[in-house]
This record gives sequence, structure tokens and C-alpha cells, in this order.
Amino acid sequence: MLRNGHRLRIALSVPSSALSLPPSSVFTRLRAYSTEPAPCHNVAVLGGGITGLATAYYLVKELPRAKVTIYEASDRIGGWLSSKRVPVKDGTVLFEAGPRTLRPSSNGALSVRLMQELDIAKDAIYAQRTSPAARNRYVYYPDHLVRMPHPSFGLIENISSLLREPIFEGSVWGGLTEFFKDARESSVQDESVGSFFSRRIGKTVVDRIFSGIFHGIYAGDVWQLSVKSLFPTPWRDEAQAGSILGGMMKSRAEGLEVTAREAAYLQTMKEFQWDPLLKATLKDTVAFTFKDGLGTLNDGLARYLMGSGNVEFKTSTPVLSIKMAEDKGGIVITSAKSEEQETYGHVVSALSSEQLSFLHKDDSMKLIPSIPSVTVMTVNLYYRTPDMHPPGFGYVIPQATSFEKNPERALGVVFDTAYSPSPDDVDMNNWHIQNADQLKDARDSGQMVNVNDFAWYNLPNKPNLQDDVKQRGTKVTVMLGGHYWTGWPAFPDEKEGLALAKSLLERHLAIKEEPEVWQVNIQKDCIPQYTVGHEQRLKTAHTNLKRQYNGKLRVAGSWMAGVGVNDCLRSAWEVVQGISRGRDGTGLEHIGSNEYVRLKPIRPGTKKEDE
Ligand SMILES: C=Cc1c2[nH]c(c1C)Cc1[nH]c(c(CCC(=O)O)c1C)Cc1[nH]c(c(C)c1CCC(=O)O)Cc1[nH]c(c(C)c1C=C)C2
Repeated sequence: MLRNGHRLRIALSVPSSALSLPPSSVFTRLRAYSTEPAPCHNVAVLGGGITGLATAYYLVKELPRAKVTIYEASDRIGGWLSSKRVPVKDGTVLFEAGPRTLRPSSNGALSVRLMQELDIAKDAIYAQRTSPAARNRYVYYPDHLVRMPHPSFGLIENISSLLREPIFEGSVWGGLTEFFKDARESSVQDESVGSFFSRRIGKTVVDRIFSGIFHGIYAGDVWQLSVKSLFPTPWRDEAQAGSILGGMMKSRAEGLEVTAREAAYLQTMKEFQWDPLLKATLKDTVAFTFKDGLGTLNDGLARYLMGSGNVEFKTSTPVLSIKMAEDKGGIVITSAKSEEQETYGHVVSALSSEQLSFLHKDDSMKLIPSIPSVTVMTVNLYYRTPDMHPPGFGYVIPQATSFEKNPERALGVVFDTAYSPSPDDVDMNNWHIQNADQLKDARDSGQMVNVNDFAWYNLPNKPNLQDDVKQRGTKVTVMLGGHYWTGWPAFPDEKEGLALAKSLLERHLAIKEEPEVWQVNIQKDCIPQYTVGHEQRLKTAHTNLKRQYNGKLRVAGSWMAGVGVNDCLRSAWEVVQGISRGRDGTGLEHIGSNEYVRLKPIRPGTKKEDE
């Protein structure tokens, strides 16, 4: 809640009645008189977060005749993506409760593609490789911020930091000797990330650095998370080449080994008709966001789905149960709206594994084995004074940082201003590029076109800025909880969350000023934890889903193949590919696949611009 009591909803909330399709009798009539084949897919999507919206989007794109119904228990769509514009004295600032930036690489090709297709690339802000956000990443250990080495700092600065800072103790030696360490016993099926990297590199490195990085991504405990699920390549490299370094050398010489599914995905993305200006804008982009935050993605998808005429939104409609239809040709959904029942040819669950298991009312078995998740509290704060922290992305706090230095049990702090430039940061004299050719020419002649390390696609219009203020202040987000709160019967309330964030910022960054506005968000069970044995649990889930639902119930979301927004898009995309190819499936068939292909090695100087 904001101090001044304002709350502004960015995500669209769609009344269930707004988009209802014609009654089924109309389809029957159409079928009788039309030579066109009847709509062949009647699909329900459970959950209206980014995964559910993306699933519906890909369904409409791939199967224009499909009838799609989205069930969402709450009155708003968008899930964890939640961007809010908040009034301050001289304008408004944007607060993100959940994820705040996206990376364009790997699964990120799907979010870039969505930007292009939904025509929202012009609303994005592209942080460049050279930006402080990309170069300056900090870890708090033991009692101060340590900047992680980066090639752009030069050899002397990096070596001096490696020798001076206790955080790096043992890391150089551990890295150099990794090649010579014994590989694991072949009987070991999985182990924790902490245990694996302790064996390969050293325990101090895990406690002081890796555990912090894992806070920044999974808000999780490095001693619980599965290396097999989160680092499949080093895990295989150790088994096959004897060491991580050995595997890397082999990949360099012979080309990277990826699963056949990954290779097919990369090929599809390569063949897509990319907008040349967007491609040029993304060339040196490491992360992007939107002027109105990542909620822009939700809004763009919702707008498209509403306009398609094929999608019905059932908001405020919790699903009570699912069961196989008696003829085994579909799935019956019972929802809370007057206990109504509907039968669908396919159902895609974009719910958490626990929520889905709950809907399968069969006491004899749990549909999905338990996959734990953690709760994260994010506290957004905006201060009037600018530059209250060093330039950079923010910092993570590793597990090795003592309780005295982190009694709040915080996971890290994001410097949001680093991703949202202000009017002061923009040099309008450089603002004249109008198309991809001009952009390329300017780059080739060494001209600075990415003003102050940001790029915009909407050239030559006014650059996009998140915070609409006359003079930039400081915007940060404190992340609390995660695995530290596992098993807690209750979480801090709003007042306590704010107090924790302020005391942390005072101790770590000497910030004593009162924030002008703030917002406390509790994201319950928002990040699934891929703990040791995760792969086996997913295989069991696949078997159960197949047996119970005959390949008509598929799953997508953050609990199977990556916890990021881009990973959710990927799982939605894969599930729809399966449906559109007429295959029955679960969305988990790829888990544990041993089908690998080697990509061609990239020799220095041979990489083409578009690869
Ligand atoms: C709500 C808190 C979240 C924390 N992690 C995630 C969320 C949503 C998920 C996540 N965070 C990152 C990734 C990696 C891949 C990616 O999509 O970028 C994932 C899946 C990295 C990341 N962590 C933070 C930021 C701003 C980013 C993205 C941008 C970047 O790397 O430049 C900050 C951060 N997130 C969390 C913590 C504790 C934290 C601390 C600084 C938890």
C-alpha cells in the first residue's frame, strides 16, 4: 500500500461477460452451412498469469479456429507481473512488484517476438552491454559491497580486486585446479548445486558468491537446489569429459551440444521474419523493460486476445475440479460459477503444481509430486535524492554474510534507477536515427547512438522513460524472505516489511532519508524450487498426467523448465506446438531427454551478424 493511499492498476481486469463467445448452437449452425471445417479445438487454459495469456496467444496464432477459455480465480489477469504507476511530488514513478527486466537471449527470443507481434517494441527501454546495470554487479560480503570482476575494468583492476577482497578467497585456485579434480561416482543421480560446485571449485566460493547469485534468481538455498536441473551442461560435462573445463574445451572445439528440442527451437527462431530495426536495436542489448513496466506484456497479450474474438476470459472463476470425460475424449472442468461444468478437448494448466494437484480429486494418488516454492517480499522505495547507491544493477547477499550484517535475512537489493533512465540522462543531440540502415551506419562510424547506454526502438521520437519526473531521484527494491522464510507460520506485514527494508538500507548503503513513496508486496509461493531429485519428480508427473488424462491435460509455467518469464513463455509455446501438431502430450515429455545434437562451432571472426 502506498503511503498516500493511491493504488493504480496497470494490468487489465476483464469481466467474464465481456468476451463471451456465441452459444454453441451458433457454431452448429455455421457448421451446417459452411464449407469450411468446423472449429476443431476447444481448449481451456487454467490460470490468467503470463503463462496462461501466452498459451492462449500461441493457440490463437497457431490454430485460428480454436475456441479458448481462460479460467482465472482472481479478478485480475497478469499474475506475478504487476507494474504500478505511483504519484510523487513532481510526477509519477513506476514500481514493479515482481519481475522487472527481460533478457533477449535464448528463451528471450520469444519475448522479443511478442514485442514485435504485439507492436510494443516502441514502448521498450533497452539497457546496453556498456550500461552500469550490465557491468556493475555487487555482492555484499562480509560488510561492504564488492563489485564483481568484468572484462571492461581491465586486468589490473580485476586482479587487484581478486587479491584484495575476502569474497574471492580460494576462487582463483579453485578455478585453476577444477580440471584436475576427480569426477563423481557414476552412481550419483543428482546433488545440490552447493555440493557440486564445492567439489569442483571450493566451498568458500559457493558460500560467498554462488549462494548470492542463487538468491538473485531463485531466492533459494544453494544447498537444496538441484545441479542436474539447474546446471545440466556442467553436470554432464563432469560425467563425460571429467571436468567442467574439459567439457567447455570440447564445446569450443567441436561445437556446443544441445538437446534436439533446443536445436529445433533455435532453428524456428532463426527462421522467423525479424524486424531489422528491432534486431539492430537489440544487438548490444542485455536486458529490456517497458516505459510502463513489464505489465505492458500482459496488456498487449490481453488486448490481442480480446480482439481475436476466439477467447473467453472467465475471471473471478476458480476451478474446483478437473476429471477425464467418460468417453475419454476430453476433460470436464467444474468451476465455482454456480458449479457449472464444461467439457474441453484439451486443457492447459498454467497453475502451480500444487494448485493443479488440488484440482485432481482422486485420493488414491497425488497427480504431481510436491515441488516446494518460496515466498518473496519486495519493498519498492523511491527517494528524492539521486544517486544514493553506486552505479549498477544492485547487489545480492550471499548465505555467508553473517546474521549481524543481515539480520533482516534479505536476499538482495535492486537499483531500479539503473534500468530506467531519467530526462537528465538523455542527450537529445544524438536523437536523429530513423531506420536500421542509419543505425548501422552510425554504429560503424563509431558514433554513440545508444545515448547513455540505453537504446530505443521508437527513434526518432522522444525516448521512453519509466519515471515521469522533472529530476531523477533514487528507486530501489529490497528483496526479503525466499528460503529464509521456509516453514514460517506467518510473514511480516506491510509495516514490518517497510521497517526491515529501511533498516537494511541504512546499514548497507547509509540511507537515512525517508522514502517519498513506497510499496510493500508479498508474493506468496512465487518461485518454485527445483530441489535435488526435481527431474525425477517431473518424470513421475509426466507418467501420472499421461495415465490419468490420456495426453489431454498439459502443463506449462515456472515449475518445469526455468523460473523466469521467458521460460514461462517457452513452456507455453512448446505446449501449443504439441497441440497444433495433433499430438497428445503432457508438456513434460522432454524431461530427461538424451537426444543431443552438436551445433556448429563458432570460430573467431566467422560469426555472422544475424546468428
Ligand atoms: C521477485 C523476485 C525475483 C527473484 N528472482 C526472480 C524474481 C521474479 C526471477 C529471476 N531473476 C533473475 C532471473 C534470471 C533470468 C532472467 O530472466 O533475467 C530470474 C529467473 C535475474 C535477476 N535478479 C534480479 C534482477 C533485476 C534480475 C534480472 C536482470 C538482470 O540479471 O540484469 C534481482 C533479484 N531478484 C531476486 C532477488 C533476491 C534479487 C536481488 C538483487 C529474486
